[in-house]
Amino acid sequence: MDSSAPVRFLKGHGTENDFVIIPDPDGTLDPSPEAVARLCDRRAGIGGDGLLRVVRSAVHPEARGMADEAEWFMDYRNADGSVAEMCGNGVRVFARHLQRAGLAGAGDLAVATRAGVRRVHLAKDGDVTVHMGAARLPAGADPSVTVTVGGRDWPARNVSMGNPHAVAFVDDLDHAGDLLTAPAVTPAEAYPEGVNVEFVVDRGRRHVALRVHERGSGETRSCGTGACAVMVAAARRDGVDPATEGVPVSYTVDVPGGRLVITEHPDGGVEMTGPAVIVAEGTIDPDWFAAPGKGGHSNE
Ligand SMILES: N[C@@H](CCC[C@H](N)C(=O)O)C(=O)O
Repeated sequence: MDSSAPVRFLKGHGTENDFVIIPDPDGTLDPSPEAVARLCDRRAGIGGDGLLRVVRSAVHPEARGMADEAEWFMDYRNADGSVAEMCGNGVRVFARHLQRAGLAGAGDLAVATRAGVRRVHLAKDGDVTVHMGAARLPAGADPSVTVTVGGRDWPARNVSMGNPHAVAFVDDLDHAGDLLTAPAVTPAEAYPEGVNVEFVVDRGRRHVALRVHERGSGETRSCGTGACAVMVAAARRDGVDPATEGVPVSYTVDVPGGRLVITEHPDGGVEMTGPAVIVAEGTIDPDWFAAPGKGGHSNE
């Protein structure tokens, strides 16, 4: 990479889960965890809940094996610079960027992620649907972990959507407090890699609302994988399993930043539909990108 060249970025969001997008087709940038945290800083950087690096699968060691199926790899990082397996809102925004940049047409697209290839359907100006794979409930359907926040405990379900979630049904979303600090989840051994925590209330038949504290990002306005985990946990709590009923089941999941519709199919596949928006693009000062404490970023 020419280290004096400005670094291109875009900013986008899906139900207000917001991301810095760095197009890096040849995989030459690979920002350090510290650089990711600076980019995602809302005061000293561009600001975002996470970073989506857009890399050709063929040049990324974690994605090479998926290159025949999916040309592009979503290298997702949390706002603190940590790596995560999957980001549901992120993959919709990633697909919207590819479409907008002329790198993918309207219709169907495959995206490589650390959780495997995800199939995406995007309409030119409409919502984006992602096939998120099957949920895994490692400890079965019953609540198996405990979430503690603000001195209160709630039983929670352990659900994996490629990344780890603890889903707690509560009486009132305000009971979760300010969520500035991460809720404690026990037993800690259930989540050796950390956990995203969702607090959920009912809004009606097959309609719930959530707040989320994300591993590596804090409280966010939405979490796509979290909404999928919540849908499956809510369905099991309600005694609903598409695998036994033989028909797909959909739940509406309200998040602080909007609304997602989640459908679980009889084969276990979970599908998420929601918006994806690109709001800005510009360039980053190459000195600032390369080293802390220098320069600033300038929009084109
Ligand atoms: N906001 C994302 C999830 C991002 C990753 C998560 N913080 C983790 O560490 O697992 C989503 O929309 O799914």
